[in-house]
Amino acid sequence: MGGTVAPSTIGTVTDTDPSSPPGPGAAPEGVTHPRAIRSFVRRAGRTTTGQAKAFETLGPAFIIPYRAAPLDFAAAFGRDAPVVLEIGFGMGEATAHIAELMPGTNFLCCEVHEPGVGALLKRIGEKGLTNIRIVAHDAVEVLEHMLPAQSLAGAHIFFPDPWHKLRHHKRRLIQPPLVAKLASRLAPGGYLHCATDWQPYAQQMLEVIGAEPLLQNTAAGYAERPHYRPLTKFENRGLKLGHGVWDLVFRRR
Ligand SMILES: C[S@@+](CC[C@H](N)C(=O)[O-])C[C@H]1O[C@@H](n2cnc3c(N)ncnc32)[C@H](O)[C@@H]1O
Repeated sequence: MGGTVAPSTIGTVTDTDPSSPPGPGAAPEGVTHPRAIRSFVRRAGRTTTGQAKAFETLGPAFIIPYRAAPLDFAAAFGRDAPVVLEIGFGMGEATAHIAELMPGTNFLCCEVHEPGVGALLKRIGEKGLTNIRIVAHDAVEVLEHMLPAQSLAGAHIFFPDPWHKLRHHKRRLIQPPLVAKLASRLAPGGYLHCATDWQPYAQQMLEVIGAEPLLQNTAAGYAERPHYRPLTKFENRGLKLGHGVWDLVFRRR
């Protein structure tokens, strides 16, 4: 695999950063053009031999190419079952664990980091999973163009990039337009589960998701970690250092 990831705006947020160099067709001086803000940067990372092999052998069956058209879930998964979306699965450790735990659910998983896609494919092979499909593309565009309204049983966003610096906060995934879009894709009773280890982002999540009229908090504030979300290596290390982790679980009304 080696496709490039097309940019998108996060909801309706636009960037008018004056430090960005003018490209072809740039606006005249003094006029700002909306520019895509992405919630990710392309990280360098080497795809291992095992991951490359997984791309070759499992990629064709498990990777769904991005298309700006509604996805036929039953055709994509080869069966009719509730679909849970995951945004940003990283190396797929939690994804594979949950998919194994919940064989009756289909997991549609988005990630733009190529070695991560390879790593999840490898886990799919090792565990013999059949209920995962991967879209190696910006989840914001997938949400916008591939997912029909009220089509999802749930959505997982675990440890989204916290974008610590104030000037980068606009890159955070959890912002009102994205949350509204996500809520519109959940079926009534469907859930949104987020987790983060960055407290200021947890507070932002609580405020932003709490203000979305279609969603209702299942807890009085933060939730207990649901049993299906495993403690990953990364999280365990943080917890041992005394860092906190916050889960949020909301349900569509
Ligand atoms: C901090 S990592 C967390 C990974 C994983 N969920 C975990 O718990 O270890 C965030 C991941 O989200 C991915 N990501 C960020 N924005 C994304 C987007 N718009 N679409 C798809 N993946 C995205 C990044 O590439 C990165 O791998």
